[in-house]
Amino acid sequence: MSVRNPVSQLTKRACTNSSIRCNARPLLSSRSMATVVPPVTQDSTSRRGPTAMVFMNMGGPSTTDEVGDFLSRLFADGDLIPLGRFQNYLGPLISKRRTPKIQKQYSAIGGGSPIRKWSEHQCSEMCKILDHISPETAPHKPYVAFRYAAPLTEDMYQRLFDDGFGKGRGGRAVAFTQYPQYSCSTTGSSLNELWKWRQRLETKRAGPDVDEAGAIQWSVIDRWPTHPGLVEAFAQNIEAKLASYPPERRDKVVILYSAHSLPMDVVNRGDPYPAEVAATVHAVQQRLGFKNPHRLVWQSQVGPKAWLGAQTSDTVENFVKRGQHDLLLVPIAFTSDHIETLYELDQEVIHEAQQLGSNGVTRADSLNGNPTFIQGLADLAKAHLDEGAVCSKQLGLRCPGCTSERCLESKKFFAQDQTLI
Ligand SMILES: C=CC1=C(C)c2cc3[nH]c(cc4nc(cc5[nH]c(cc1n2)c(C)c5CCC(=O)O)C(CCC(=O)O)=C4C)c(C)c3C=C
Ligand code: FES
Ligand SMILES: [Fe+2]
Repeated sequence: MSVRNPVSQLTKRACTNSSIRCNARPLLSSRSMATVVPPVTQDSTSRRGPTAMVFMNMGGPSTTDEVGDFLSRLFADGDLIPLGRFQNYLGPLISKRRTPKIQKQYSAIGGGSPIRKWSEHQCSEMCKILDHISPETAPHKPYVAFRYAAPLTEDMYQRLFDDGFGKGRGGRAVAFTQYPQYSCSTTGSSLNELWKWRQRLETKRAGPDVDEAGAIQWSVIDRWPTHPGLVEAFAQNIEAKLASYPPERRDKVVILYSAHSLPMDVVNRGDPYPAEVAATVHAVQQRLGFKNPHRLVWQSQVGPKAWLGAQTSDTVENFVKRGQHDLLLVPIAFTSDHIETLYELDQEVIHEAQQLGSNGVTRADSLNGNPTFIQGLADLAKAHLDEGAVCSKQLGLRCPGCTSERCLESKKFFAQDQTLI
């Protein structure tokens, strides 16, 4: 279920029953009451395009020299690591102390995170497919907005303006989270950042007299934990890895779905992420016919707080010690490789299992450039564009324990006040 986008609804209605090419434009935005007509160099065959498709994710340092800046942005983020009034003091201190250790990890995986390469590839390939399957919203223009590394949200916004969005009558942009499962510390943080820059840049451009005329019309794909394309892509990668085990051992391999953990205070605040990760795991297991036993385990705890468990590394150690040597690790909460897969799983967890005498611990490939996955992204985006939703129903519901003004204001904007609780 999702919250309808009044803009697309108007467009859709205007276009219904028309055999001639429909140039009808959305009429009114509930947010700005400004006329909303896509601006810029419009392709002659398109009706509602161009459409900006913005992939949001955390990002990672492309080189070891970028690790310091990456960590300092990460520890400055109160939505991810809330340090209250000590944020500006403790954040830089912790990130500086942590930099050499994390630099070594990025060196060990080839000198940087591949997330930018994969995000740009996934987004531009998805846009090419969308141009075919959704000509009425074409051309689809690919953008990436990272939370802690280049290209940052403000860089993406500048590119939008350079490409003509935000001029004339605004244009349409879709903020598409690349975290399949929603957490307030990940997608929530990216949306809060997008809302912040939107306030700063678009309001300033529009000016006090013009109000919000020219504002970009944003809609959000905020979660997709059980999308069939995602589930199918995971299942195919798991089947490919299971095929590497001898047939007599294959069905006894324990599948360990591994997701980045959350601090228990975030879980107890009512964050949706653990339930949504579990939903992905169940859907993938269902697609696989429950042929193998499985568990959902949690990795990458940072700092001294209590985090959601069982921990991936402890689980592997315990199972191997109990004689269960065949374990298939599946990174289930991230769509491309990063230090958690390439370093923590491949170089730490699997190496430790080998030290304990097991050569049966393997890892399923990350989704990266998987064509099934990219087709799934396009199908999901097309459904969103067709449906004319501004976001899912879930986005308007704040965590039961949320006390953040930032969450409230950003959700008011993205959910358009419709179901905000
Ligand atoms: C769905 C994925 C992720 C969730 C949920 C998440 C929550 C979360 N993370 C931290 C702290 C850190 N995360 C760090 C790196 C990192 N985190 C994720 C994903 C999720 N984090 C990824 C993919 C990465 C690596 C990026 C890459 O390699 O490209 C780091 C930095 C590394 C380190 O210092 O260990 C920190 C710190 C918290 C506190 C948190 C939940 C509140
Ligand atoms: S922390 Fe979840 S909505 Fe604010
Ligand atoms: Fe993290």
